[in-house]
Amino acid sequence: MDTSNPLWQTGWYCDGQWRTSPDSYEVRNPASGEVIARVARCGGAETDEAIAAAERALVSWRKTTPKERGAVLRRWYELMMQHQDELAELMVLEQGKPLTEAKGEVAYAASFLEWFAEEAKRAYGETIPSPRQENRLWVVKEPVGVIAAITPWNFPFAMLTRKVGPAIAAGCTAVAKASEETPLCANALAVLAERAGMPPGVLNLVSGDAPAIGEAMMASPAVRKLSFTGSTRVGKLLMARAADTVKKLSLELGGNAPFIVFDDADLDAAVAGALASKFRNTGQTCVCVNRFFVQDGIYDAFVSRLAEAASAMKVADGLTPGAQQGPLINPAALAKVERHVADALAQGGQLVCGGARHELGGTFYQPTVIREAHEGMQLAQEETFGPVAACFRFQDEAEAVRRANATPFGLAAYFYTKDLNRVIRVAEALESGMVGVNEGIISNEVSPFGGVKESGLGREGARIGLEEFLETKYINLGGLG
Ligand SMILES: NC(=O)c1ccc[n+]([C@@H]2O[C@H](COP(=O)([O-])OP(=O)(O)OC[C@H]3O[C@@H](n4cnc5c(N)ncnc54)[C@H](O)[C@@H]3O)[C@@H](O)[C@H]2O)c1
Ligand SMILES: O=C[C@H](O)CS(=O)(=O)O
Repeated sequence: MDTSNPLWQTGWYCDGQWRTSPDSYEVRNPASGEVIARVARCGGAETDEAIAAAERALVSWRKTTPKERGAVLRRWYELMMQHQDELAELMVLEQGKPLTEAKGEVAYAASFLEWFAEEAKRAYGETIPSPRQENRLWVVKEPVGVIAAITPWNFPFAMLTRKVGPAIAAGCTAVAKASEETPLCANALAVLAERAGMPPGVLNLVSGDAPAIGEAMMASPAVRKLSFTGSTRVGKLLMARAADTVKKLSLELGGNAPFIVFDDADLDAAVAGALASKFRNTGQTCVCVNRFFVQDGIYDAFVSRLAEAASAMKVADGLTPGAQQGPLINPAALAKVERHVADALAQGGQLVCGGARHELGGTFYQPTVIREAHEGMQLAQEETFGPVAACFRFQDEAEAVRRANATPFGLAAYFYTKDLNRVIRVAEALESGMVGVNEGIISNEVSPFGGVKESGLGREGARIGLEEFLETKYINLGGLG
């Protein structure tokens, strides 16, 4: 690790200062297993300090104008893009994704700052025609206050900017906890935020003892909102704890995306979309396909083409030129993938390609395609979060939609067809917050990202993403002559 680079900070960030801690934890390169840094391990005490700093900063930050806040976010965006290459390299070392994907994520993460630098100016209120002549009624939007943000490891820049961008645009201040797998990426963002003119205390970063940090965030009445991205399991824990102080919630949770291929689909487009959606970040995204439903008439052709494309992908360390699949984040992730594959094959699934650890060793796994999958398999009910494409057969549209909807999740769904009437029918029938039609990559900063059922609450990005950090205040002025 290039410790001379000021972007590489191993402390925790509070009130505009980089702080050390008596305790620290290891951050490892998932491709090699090597320790790349030891990072300050925070707990409840550090979190309470960070919350107090955010409270102090809120007093002045909420009084700034949207234009002033937007200018800081715009500079932060520009600095991210100026440092795109070194931020991407940091991400590859810490999270493992291929360099091309990492560069893409830096731009994607920065786009939320660019977007909310503008949206900051559009927190519009309204006037209401009064039913009484002596009164005037109006509505204003105000910042929620101090917010807590907790983010996962798989998109260490984008999941953070997708939260703190709108929060800071709205006039809130934030205490953010990155995943203990990827704290260095979050710290690098704070370095650039400071250079962009972010005042002390507006953004504070802690990481380390996740349960203790979470408890301090949830217990504090000063924290008026939690924005969490991660597993449904942890999201439910935090949702319950938020009840004590009635915190607002945004929850971006787990998925189990169906990908339906109808007989009339454009096969080339469906295979390309399947590859992009399934194997992005080595299958470690919340919107990755988890279940391929393929109509009988196109099943053999689709499975064969998908396996051919998956087998051809280059598995390598993310810094290797041409790398297309990196390592899984840690040994536990590898174990889950192996468990899902073993269970599927034991229950009648047939291996078409992959199905074993990659010769590179460590947490590298072969891109895998399994045919004749069915709903009795673990990979049908759980999010595999790895490079495994399970292909299920179906006969007709109603069956495909019923089976696609038959999980507790509803984050993303995809389907391929040329039939326009079917596009409307199926898009409206799928229980999902987001639907890709003849498209496998649907995420961007201008569209509302989020799920239904146990995939979450609220939306991120888009116009609506700012609303998540605003309160609505109604004012009634009476006694007018
Ligand atoms: N919907 C989305 O936008 C989205 C995006 C990315 C990932 N995810 C989901 O996240 C999961 C993978 O990420 P992960 O492994 O980091 O998830 P995770 O739930 O294990 O961890 C997410 C975050 O929560 C923290 N955490 C864990 N236990 C905690 C506790 N008791 N109190 C406070 N914080 C706690 C972790 O340290 C991490 O920062 C997958 O299920 C994926 O689908 C969803
Ligand atoms: O994994 C979750 C991310 O939200 C994926 S995306 O890049 O936003 O699609």
